[in-house]
Amino acid sequence: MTSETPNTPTADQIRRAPKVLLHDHLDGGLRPGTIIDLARDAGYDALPETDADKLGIWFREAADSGSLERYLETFAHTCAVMQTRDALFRVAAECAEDLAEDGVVYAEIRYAPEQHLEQGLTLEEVVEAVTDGFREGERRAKANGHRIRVGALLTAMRHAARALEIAELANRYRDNGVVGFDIAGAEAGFPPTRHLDAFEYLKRENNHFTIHAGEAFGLPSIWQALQWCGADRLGHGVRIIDDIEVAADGSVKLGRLAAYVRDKRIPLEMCPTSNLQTGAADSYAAHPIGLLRKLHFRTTVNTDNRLMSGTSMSREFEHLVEAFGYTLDDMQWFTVNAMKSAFIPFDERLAMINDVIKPGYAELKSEWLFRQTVTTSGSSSARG
Ligand SMILES: O=c1[nH]cnc2c1ncn2[C@H]1C[C@H](O)[C@@H](CO)O1
Ligand SMILES: [Zn+2]
Repeated sequence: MTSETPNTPTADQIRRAPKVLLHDHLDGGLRPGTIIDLARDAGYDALPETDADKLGIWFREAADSGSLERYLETFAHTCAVMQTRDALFRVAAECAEDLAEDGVVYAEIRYAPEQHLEQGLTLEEVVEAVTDGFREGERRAKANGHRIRVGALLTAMRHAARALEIAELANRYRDNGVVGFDIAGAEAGFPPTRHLDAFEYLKRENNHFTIHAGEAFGLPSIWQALQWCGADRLGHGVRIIDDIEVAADGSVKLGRLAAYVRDKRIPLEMCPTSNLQTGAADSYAAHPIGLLRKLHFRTTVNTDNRLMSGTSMSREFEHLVEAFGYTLDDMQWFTVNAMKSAFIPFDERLAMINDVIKPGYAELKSEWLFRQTVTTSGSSSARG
């Protein structure tokens, strides 16, 4: 027998495994080389580095400050080079290509249209450029043998006052590439209830939204997002851990809010590396995702900002496999959770689960069984 844990995925299997991404910012996932090209085209001379490798390192280090506010300052550079149709199209196409290359089969990518108006684009032109870019990226991925579907979430910035306008925009483009709405930006001092009109509007329209909550601020933020605003999902939501008590004997007691989140199957869009950088968690092993998965919260794994966190879906899973000993079964569980929580229609989610995710994992698990058989028969013939 080998000492291999059943179904422990190799790095290559993690990459090939079908993955679903619900929380990833378009302006947080650019290729460093693309930022440099776009800055040159735009005459933007404030980049801190002009070499792609060094620029990638700069973003990771600058975002590694332990504070969400400092983390967010780095987006000034990416947004600065995403102000034309061509730039938005290129960034969106490359985003879809990069995710597909990493084994992501379904992604909801968010961005704030209001941050891309500096050179005269209208909100509509921004949305159309990004959507066209996603379609192009899907086509290129297909030509390279990968299958991916990308939907957009339109984000409103919580410190600004355009949430209703952006919610209306999301509703207008709903059958045209946009699958939902979000609010993002600094959390402390900017409660989601500031944007209640936007959420109420979306509810009247039977539309979907997620809210960044419980990242830099605790339970009150999660409670407002759910019980005042009616969020369908929580962006991060890590601080729900503050409402869970684990006694010395290992018994667990959920507070009212944590119980509500679990009972109602509220999806938690967890982003481990991002949380380490902003100080929302101390290490992968200490990240609340371990306990939340054990307690069967509707937990999902996400990247948040691949550039600032130097990460990918595969890397997030590699960290979790190392920290918690997760198997292919755990990966499948997170992936099915994410697909169930997506904002596309139920029948389409089900088709992705049955036709893409389950067969993908079955194939990977059969590789593991095959390895076991070969190893076992090899060792028994040696004995025999
Ligand atoms: O993790 C985050 N929390 C709050 N806001 C965030 C996070 N990551 C990115 N953002 C902000 C900065 C981006 O410019 C904006 C839209 O994608 O969303
Ligand atoms: Zn985020």
